[in-house]
Amino acid sequence: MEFNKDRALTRDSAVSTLLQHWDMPCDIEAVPLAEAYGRIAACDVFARANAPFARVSSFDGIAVRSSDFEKGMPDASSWQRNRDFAQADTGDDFPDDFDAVVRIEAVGFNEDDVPRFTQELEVLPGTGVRKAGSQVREGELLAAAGKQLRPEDVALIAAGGHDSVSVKRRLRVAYLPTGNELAAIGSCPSRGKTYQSNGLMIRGFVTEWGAEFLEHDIVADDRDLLGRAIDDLLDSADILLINGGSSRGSEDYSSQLLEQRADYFAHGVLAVPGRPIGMSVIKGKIAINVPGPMMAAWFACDWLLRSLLMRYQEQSANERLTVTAIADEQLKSRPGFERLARLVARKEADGIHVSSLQDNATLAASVRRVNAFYAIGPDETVEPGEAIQIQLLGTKASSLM
Ligand SMILES: Nc1nc2c(c(=O)[nH]1)N[C@H]1C(S)=C(S)[C@@H](COP(=O)(O)OP(=O)(O)OC[C@H]3O[C@@H](n4cnc5c(N)ncnc54)[C@H](O)[C@@H]3O)O[C@H]1N2
Ligand code: MOO
Repeated sequence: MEFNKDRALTRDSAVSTLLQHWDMPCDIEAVPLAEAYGRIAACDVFARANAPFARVSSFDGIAVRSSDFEKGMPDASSWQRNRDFAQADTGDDFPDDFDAVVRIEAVGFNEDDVPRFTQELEVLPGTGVRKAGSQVREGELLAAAGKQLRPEDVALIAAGGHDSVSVKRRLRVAYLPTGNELAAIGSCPSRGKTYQSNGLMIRGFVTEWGAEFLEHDIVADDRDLLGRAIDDLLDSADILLINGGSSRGSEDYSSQLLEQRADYFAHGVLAVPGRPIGMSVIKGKIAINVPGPMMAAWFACDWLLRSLLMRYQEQSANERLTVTAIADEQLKSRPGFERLARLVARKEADGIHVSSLQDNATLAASVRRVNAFYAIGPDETVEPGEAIQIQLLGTKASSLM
């Protein structure tokens, strides 16, 4: 499909327009707690019971009657276990005859199991006792709706008496690779063939961003076959990604096929790489024609798919660390287009410096070395020595600071 700059959208307007037209699913499912990590709580979760259920000992020690200590340390030479005192280790319940706990460090026992206090202690009602509900109170909020559940949230929900939790259903993202030149990964390299490698990258992103990945076999550049695959996948998926065929090649049908079916359709974004992206909403579902070149696909995932999936999960898409860096070379965009720059950042004595890879750098060098991102605004020129705010891509912040 022909790129028409006058009709192309900015990245921000593309995201917001798609969000506006998308009939975002709101299904909920209950999952066992062991499967709840990273899921989004669908409703507020409240504690069903106190934890501890009844008061327990705060220490490893012995449970005693505080009344025996009213006049100072008692003579315990006639005390008997389970009559005058009882074992009460940390977190243990103990008989209701007792109302305080003395740490084991302050007690010695003779060979007849008779205790002797080795320290002066103040023992009042409740000393050494953790109250019922002191960890979790019945009815207390454990996780608010919309929260992405961390391991400690999952444990807390269990401590509050649940064994499952209601979460948002995972979005189903279908992936349809298309192109006569595409070959299955692992097949013999041969002339005219390109491995269908983008699928593995996109599968990784989709699962990392909390959705389910449904991969279709490679579909040849055939209008009917492609149309049928689009219709089938839109029946089962929430979001469809067609990879390839977004531009002007003689067999680039993907965007046309989306446009024919779409209630909303836009082709092209004012950003490179990835400008011939096709974006549509078909019967309330989002279908995106992701451009074929790997880095164009990387960016389409990064600025568009990630924003949609994060919005569904009520999370922010902007969690990357932003740092100030000095540009070592001129960074320029093409008039009217943002240039999405994958950069190499490194720490030097006077701060962090960034540069781009050479024009003839391979894809492999880009994947290996790039660790930062900067969107050079339309018509912006960053001069050598200028400070810019870069985003760090999955870099351990400590390695640059
Ligand atoms: N005459 C013009 N040519 C091109 C234009 C243009 O405006 N006029 N736009 C260029 C731009 S910009 C981009 S971006 C690409 C878009 O390409 P398509 O989306 O049409 O993708 P294909 O042509 O099918 O493939 C391009 C390239 O990517 C490889 N590819 C595709 N899918 C996969 C996959 N799943 N895994 C790995 N690699 C894949 C494919 O083999 C090709 O090498 O168009 C420019 N051309
Ligand atoms: O939009 Mo494309 O610049 O070749 O990736």
